[in-house]
This record gives sequence, C-alpha cells and structure tokens, in this order.
Amino acid sequence: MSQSAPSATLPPSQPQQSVAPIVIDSLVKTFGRVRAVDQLSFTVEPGRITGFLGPNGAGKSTTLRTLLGLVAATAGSATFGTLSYVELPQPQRTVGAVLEPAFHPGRSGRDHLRVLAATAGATDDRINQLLELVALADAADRRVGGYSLGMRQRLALAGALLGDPDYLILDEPANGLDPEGIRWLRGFLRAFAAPGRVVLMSSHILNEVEATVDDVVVINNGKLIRQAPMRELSTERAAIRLRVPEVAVAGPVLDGLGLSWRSAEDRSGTYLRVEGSDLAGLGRALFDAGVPVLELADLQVDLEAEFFALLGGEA
Ligand SMILES: Nc1ncnc2c1ncn2[C@@H]1O[C@H](COP(=O)(O)OP(=O)(O)OP(=O)(O)O)[C@@H](O)[C@H]1O
Repeated sequence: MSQSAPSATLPPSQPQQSVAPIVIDSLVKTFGRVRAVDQLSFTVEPGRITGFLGPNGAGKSTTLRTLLGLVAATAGSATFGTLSYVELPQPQRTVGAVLEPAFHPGRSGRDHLRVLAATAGATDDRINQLLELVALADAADRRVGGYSLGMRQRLALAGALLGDPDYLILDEPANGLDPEGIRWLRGFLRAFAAPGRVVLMSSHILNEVEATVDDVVVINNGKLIRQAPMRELSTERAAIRLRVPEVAVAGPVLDGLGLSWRSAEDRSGTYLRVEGSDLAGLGRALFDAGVPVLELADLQVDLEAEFFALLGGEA
C-alpha cells in the first residue's frame, strides 16, 4: 500500500433500528439464452459477514446487480427484508455498494466523494472522516487517475459508506488490496457488521475470504450449491494423514471409531486420509487398539482444490 496503512475505524455508530436480512427468493435472470441466475434462494443475516462465492461467470455480479435494482429480475425477488432497493425510503442511506468502481480519472479523491455526497446527503466532515478511515487523507487532493488499484478500492469503499448505510454490498473488494489492506478490510467489516449490520461480499477465491467471512453462499451456473457457516466448511475440510504398516489392521479400527477414511497417495507412498482433526484422540485410540503407526499428522488441505471439488461434485 503506498499510503500509510488504514488504521482508524469509524466511530461505532449503532444501526437506527434492527436491520432485516437480505432475502434472495427464487431469483431468475436470463440474458437471451443465458440463464445467469437460476432459481436462486438464500438469506444474508445481520451481524455477520457473508461471502458470496463462485467461479467466474457463476452469476454473482448479476445477483448483486439485481439486488441493487440495476437489472430487472426475470422472476423471483431480491430484497432488503421485504423491500426491493427502489422501494427503500432512503436507498442511498440504507445500502452502500461497491460494484465495479468507476471514477473520473481527472477528479481528485475528495471531489469524487463530494459528488457522491450530494445524493447521499453527507457533509464535508463525513468526507474527511472517511478519507482518514481508508487512509487516503494524504492523497485526497490528487487525481484519481494516479491512484493504485488498491487506493481506488478504498476510495470506492469510502463512497459506499457516505450515507452511513446498514447494508454493505461489495463485489470482489479484496481485488488489488495487498495483504495489509486485506487485513484492514477484514477488521473494518467485522466492526461494521458487529452491531447488527449486513455485509455481503463476493469473491471467486475462497482463500481470500476464508478468514473474513462468517457464512458462505456458494453458487455455480446461477444455482445455489451450498449455504453454510464458514466454520462448518472448515471442519469438514479437516483431515489427518495416517501412515500404517498394514491398512488391513488399521481400517477396521477406524471403522469401529466411526471415522470416515480412504486410501490416498503422496510422494512417500500410500497413506490413509482420515476425516477429522483430533490427532491426539486418534493417536490414543490406535495405541489402545495396538495398531502400529508410522505417521500421524494434520493434512494441509488445499482450500481451493476442495472448493472446486464442491463445485464439481454438485454443479
Ligand atoms: N449484460 C449481460 N448480457 C449478457 N450476458 C450477461 C450479462 N451480464 C452477465 N451475463 C452472463 O451471465 C453469466 C453470469 O455472469 P456474472 O457476471 O453474473 O458472473 P460472476 O459470477 O459475477 O462472474 P465474475 O466473477 O467473472 O464477475 C455469465 O455467463 C455472463 O456472461
């Protein structure tokens, strides 16, 4: 990041009233013969950060654009509680969004926010506060054309926050941010969501959002593949590498413990991949059963590989 790291957080304002979930209900959007979104239903709960995941072309942007009233649904609905974006009494003060950030390159960062502030009803003080928040105070009067991708992302986020919204909708927000920027974004989104606001952020990279999100919604070909707490996915992915002299001896013991396992290969030969993460418990059980063990270790599961297996398995 070329500027000093963003460090400030917004004053912890509370939502005015309890914030309703985002409800995507049997949403369909077709472009000619392309079914970009296909009978998609899920909800996004307040107080949590939800990752909206899927490979390129899965239908994420189309879903978000429908939610924001930028494209009309072919069927079904995408609402904030029961209201669509255009039905909200004060949409700009209720929903902040960063889709594909577009800027006038000749305008300064501050002027960009001033133009948006007119519709969001934000003051110059609020602009200054947000420029501080996203660590652009020093660069505020420079042309946006000279900003890095990360700086533009942060400016776009400041723009989305002008109206002090209850909902934050972000399309691939980590794009262009360095690791420090991603860490900051994570902290910011957590503080934003904590008092009961709603965060929905898309990504096509699970690794990128794994440490940030509480819930995941995975889609492919416009269809829901999975909605689950991130913790559930992480636990499911946990696995142990067990190497034993005789599979015929260890297998029945694992079965007896109710553990799911299969043979797998790596450079050192055959091992047993045992689902779970309780290394000590497994070690003890094998010892008690008199099963000799050559190796017992946490398996570093490749997150992206598992993500695509999930897509491949059910898409
Ligand atoms: N305006 C449009 N006209 C025609 N087809 C479109 C339009 N917008 C999206 N599509 C198609 O709809 C499908 C879903 O696209 P969408 O951009 O929603 O996916 P995505 O998950 O956001 O992908 P990415 O991560 O690449 O942004 C794709 O096949 C895309 O080509």
